[in-house]
Amino acid sequence: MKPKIFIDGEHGTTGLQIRALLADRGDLEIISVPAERRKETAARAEFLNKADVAILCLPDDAARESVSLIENGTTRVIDASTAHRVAEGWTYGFPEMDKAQMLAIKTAKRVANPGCWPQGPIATLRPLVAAGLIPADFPITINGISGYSGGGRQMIEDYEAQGENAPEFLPYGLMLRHKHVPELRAYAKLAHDPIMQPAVGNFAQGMITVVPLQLGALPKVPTGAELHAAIADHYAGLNGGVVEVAPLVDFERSADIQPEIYNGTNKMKLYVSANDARAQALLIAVYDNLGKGASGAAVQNLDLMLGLGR
Ligand SMILES: NC(=O)C1=CN([C@@H]2O[C@H](COP(=O)(O)OP(=O)(O)OC[C@H]3O[C@@H](n4cnc5c(N)ncnc54)[C@H](OP(=O)(O)O)[C@@H]3O)[C@@H](O)[C@H]2O)C=CC1
Ligand SMILES: CC(=O)N[C@@H](CCC(=O)OP(=O)(O)O)C(=O)O
Repeated sequence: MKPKIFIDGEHGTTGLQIRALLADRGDLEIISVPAERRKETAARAEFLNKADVAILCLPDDAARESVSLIENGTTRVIDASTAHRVAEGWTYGFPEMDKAQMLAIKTAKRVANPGCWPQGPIATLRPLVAAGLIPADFPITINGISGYSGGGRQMIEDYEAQGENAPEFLPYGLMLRHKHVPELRAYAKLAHDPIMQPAVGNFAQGMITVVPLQLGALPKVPTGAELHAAIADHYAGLNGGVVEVAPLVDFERSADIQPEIYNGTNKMKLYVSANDARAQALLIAVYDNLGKGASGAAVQNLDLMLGLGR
């Protein structure tokens, strides 16, 4: 029998993309609540309990409600919202974090899909902390830019209504309470909250994260080559090519380091650039906020949970 997959919130930005990614999957049975009943609790409860895997593409409160509606002890869940990313009993759905994480996702009943912003910084920082090149208590700042689809349907409508008048570059998170800080701290293995300083641009999709490092503050200053080697070693043979590590940067700029380059894919590319004489480095990640950042990651986790991915 084909596994039954229910996407709760299938008409939203992430839900629609997951539907599209699963459209040709003859190995799965997609079950859907009739559109006019999609917000009825009873209808959602029925489908949540009928599913082998429920993928929640909902605001946080609705995602919590969906989980509470599952009574059968068998439905497995992938939650795309922020509700459960550092919650007990949930497995963080970033398979490339380490080998153990990939195995944990395969058998997990509850998987919390990562936020789009945390994935890039975790991908670069975690191997450096694990290798002891960056101490856990090192002060970390995360900069970056995301397409406006990161803000879901409301932000998409706002940007598209403004057209050319929409801001090209809009820094946000200015009150320093971005919702991704807890998962960033937990899974990058940091002792303190990083500063999260995002921006949104006047393009639909795609993102870049940048972590600048003032290495001169460290008692033992790692070189750019050492940082690069630790990150490259971590991903070598780990992930079937989802995360790629570029050679140590030797250019001022590149047309490859722009946010939209991996749109429509589940790929993430990591770059390390450094000036050893100045003891400074940048850790850069380029990916699609709706791909590896949301729907691509959800489908990758679904495949792992169903034993269809490596
Ligand atoms: N966009 C992105 O880049 C990313 C988003 N996420 C997360 O994924 C989740 C979904 O986000 P996104 O797709 O962007 O959001 P959207 O606003 O585009 O979609 C949310 C969907 O949920 C539906 N919905 C809202 N409340 C309920 C309810 N009580 N019962 C049933 N359906 C409901 C909405 O229906 P209606 O429109 O009819 O109100 C809509 O279809 C969020 O938690 C978000 O944080 C995660 C990573 C990246
Ligand atoms: C551009 C934009 O607004 N992006 C969203 C994050 C998108 C994302 O990762 O979603 P989650 O809500 O699932 O964490 C933000 O920064 O809040």
